[in-house]
Amino acid sequence: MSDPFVLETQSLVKEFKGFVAVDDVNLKVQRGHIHALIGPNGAGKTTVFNLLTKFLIPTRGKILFKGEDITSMKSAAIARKGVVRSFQISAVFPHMTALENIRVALQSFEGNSFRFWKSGESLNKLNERCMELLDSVGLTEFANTTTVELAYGRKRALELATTLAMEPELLLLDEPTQGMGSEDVERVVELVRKAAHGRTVLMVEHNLGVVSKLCDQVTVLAQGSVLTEGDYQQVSDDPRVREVYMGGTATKKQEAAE
Ligand SMILES: Nc1ncnc2c1ncn2[C@@H]1O[C@H](COP(=O)(O)OP(=O)(O)OP(=O)(O)O)[C@@H](O)[C@H]1O
Repeated sequence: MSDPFVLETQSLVKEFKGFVAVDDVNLKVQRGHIHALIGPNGAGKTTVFNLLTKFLIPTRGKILFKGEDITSMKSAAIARKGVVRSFQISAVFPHMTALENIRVALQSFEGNSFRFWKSGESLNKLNERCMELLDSVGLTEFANTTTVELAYGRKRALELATTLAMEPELLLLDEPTQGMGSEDVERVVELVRKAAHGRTVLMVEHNLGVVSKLCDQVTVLAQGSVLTEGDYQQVSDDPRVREVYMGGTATKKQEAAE
């Protein structure tokens, strides 16, 4: 039987000039799950994400994807393996249409295959795939709209579609509902649920309502370490989680380091 864990970190540590931002984190993300990484400000969530996508190099520890040690691989290499990050990093070109943005994403994913796409049949296939991706995020009717004219929530949906063009097996979502009103939040919840079909999602999310609706498993980080894990009900019932969310303890370690 294949390993149920798509992603695993082993004793992951990141220090910034002696300050321990990520402290011995052992994360296990199960195949097919939507897994949330939550915690108060400064808990280390973004740093963990940056380690996973190789924007940062770990001080110690290992990152495994489907059992393979990817700790020393570069971002592009792990994206080709199927670990792709979306949101927060704007991946869309504002003066292209939605369709053109998807086409660029597909062509860059296919690598150096511009010539391949030039044959009539391939171009049709490419356009079909673009429309499928736009449809999957509810943007069919905006195919020919310039991206800059799209409302914020729709821009985020387009970003997600450009990410899905890379056929991620593990989709990393960085605060997908950040800066959104409640209507857009509901739309993103549905989008993420749909995008999660047939793949695994790890997301950093501040909106606990979103986490409760979407996520199968929740890891709570505090002061760089895993405080607890479980389903939403389990972690939200944990008095230690309530304590760190109410404040007070999140900055102790940093104060001690200063
Ligand atoms: N490049 C850096 N240099 C020094 N310290 C850093 C750096 N990046 C992050 N930190 C520190 O590491 C800790 C964890 O930060 P991180 O951004 O990962 O937390 P977070 O849980 O994502 O917080 P937030 O919810 O506010 O985004 C913080 O105390 C932060 O100040």
